[in-house]
Amino acid sequence: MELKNKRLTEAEFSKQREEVLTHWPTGKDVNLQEAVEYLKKVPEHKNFAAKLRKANQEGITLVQPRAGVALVDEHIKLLQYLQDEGGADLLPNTIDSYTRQNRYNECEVGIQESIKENRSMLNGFPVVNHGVANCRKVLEAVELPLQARHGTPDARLLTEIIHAGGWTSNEGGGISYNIPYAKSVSLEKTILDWQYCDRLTGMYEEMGIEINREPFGPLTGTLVPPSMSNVVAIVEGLLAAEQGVKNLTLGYGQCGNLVQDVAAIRALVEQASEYFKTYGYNVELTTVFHQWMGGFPADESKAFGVISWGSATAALAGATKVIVKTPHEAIGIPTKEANAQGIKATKQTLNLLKGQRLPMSKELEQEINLIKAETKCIIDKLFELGKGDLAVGVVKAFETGVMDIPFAPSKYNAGKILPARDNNGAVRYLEFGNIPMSKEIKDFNRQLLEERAKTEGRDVSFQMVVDDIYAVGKGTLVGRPE
Ligand SMILES: CC[C@H]1O[C@@H](n2cnc3c(N)ncnc32)[C@H](O)[C@@H]1O
Repeated sequence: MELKNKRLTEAEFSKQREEVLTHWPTGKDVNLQEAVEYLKKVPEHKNFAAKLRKANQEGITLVQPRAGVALVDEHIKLLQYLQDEGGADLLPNTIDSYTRQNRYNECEVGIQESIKENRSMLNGFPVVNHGVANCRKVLEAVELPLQARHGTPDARLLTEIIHAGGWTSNEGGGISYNIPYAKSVSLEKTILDWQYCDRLTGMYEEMGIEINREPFGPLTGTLVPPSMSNVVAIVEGLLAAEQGVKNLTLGYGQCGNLVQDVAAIRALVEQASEYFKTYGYNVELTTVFHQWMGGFPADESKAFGVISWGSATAALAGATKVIVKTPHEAIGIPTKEANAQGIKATKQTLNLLKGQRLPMSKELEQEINLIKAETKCIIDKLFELGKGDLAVGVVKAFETGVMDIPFAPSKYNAGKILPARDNNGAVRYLEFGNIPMSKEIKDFNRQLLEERAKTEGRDVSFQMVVDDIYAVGKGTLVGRPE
């Protein structure tokens, strides 16, 4: 199918759908009309879009963990624990790595092994293998809205099953679930596949069912400059809106400097709203702030320091939702107790800061304007490369390095960009590669890095990047020379 940023026709969608539903036997249980009838009976307090809307209106920040295990009953117990003991406001279903690669046969093996070993032998919930009825079983066992959180380049069957199963939010996108998650899946393919997922979402909307979509904000979670992250969020939002998505949560991964992180969220909302208005999309916009996605300290008390700082920043930024880390982050998948601890520490901090926002200042305004200007440089180029077509522009932008995500595994990513922190810990561009920024912006980024170099008595160098990558795990924000 030719790549274009155009709403899929019914014929184009149905033709694909016939084949998608055969990718695994559980696809045959998906019946759109029956699913709509089921979804109409899902109470409002379990609809993801409705809960986000209420939080946005009340100006509160909702708390959501990540969580997923192999077997249905164990997964239900886990989610009930995070709901009742942790106090989560929204619940995830973190999907396992095999499902993310459409390797459903290996999921079957993992499910059988988990039964045999009486513990989860998969690193998430194998939703395609479990199918629609089990998704509904999970939804009916909790009192909160459910979302699928994953990293799936081809999420077409997954999306069919989760929504028929009553889950009313789906994370991901054709860029954000490819470049940071896959090595050699073409961007053209994943943008086409996610147009399918977004078209299905749009069809549910047209049948009266609200479904929330959330592009994956943090990307590689490793010193991603806010403007590059905002470009991906805005572009995936625009691509989704073209397919009929009406309820969008755009996201961002904490970098660590308070003014920059608050500015990133403010710039994201303002600039995304401007683009949706310009292109005539009437979408409801909320934001999600991901607590630090980089290396964590192994010491659990120190980990709580990082978690609380992310919570405070989310509150002061006025984010609609915050994604929680746990004191087991440095080790791996958390126990349910550690996961609940992360939620409780987050909620405590949010409650202490309830109603507070970082006030406008010269520094905050300057950072908002800088992020918007950098973002505009890149998006303008996208439309130029695509000769007006955003989808084509994205593919060409990665081919030419106009879009470039630091430390991404994808062979379609140029990898010429290099980020490093300035003297206050804000993430700046050390190397721009082929990213089209104005001379003024390039000079300003360089000047800020030179200020750090002067303070540290060393040259601006790749060593700063390395030091910054290890810094938070070692207890600081800026990787100062030892
Ligand atoms: C995006 C990466 C984040 O997702 C977390 N994660 C991945 N799989 C699971 C899982 N199955 N349960 C809880 N947390 C998980 C991981 O610890 C890391 O914080």
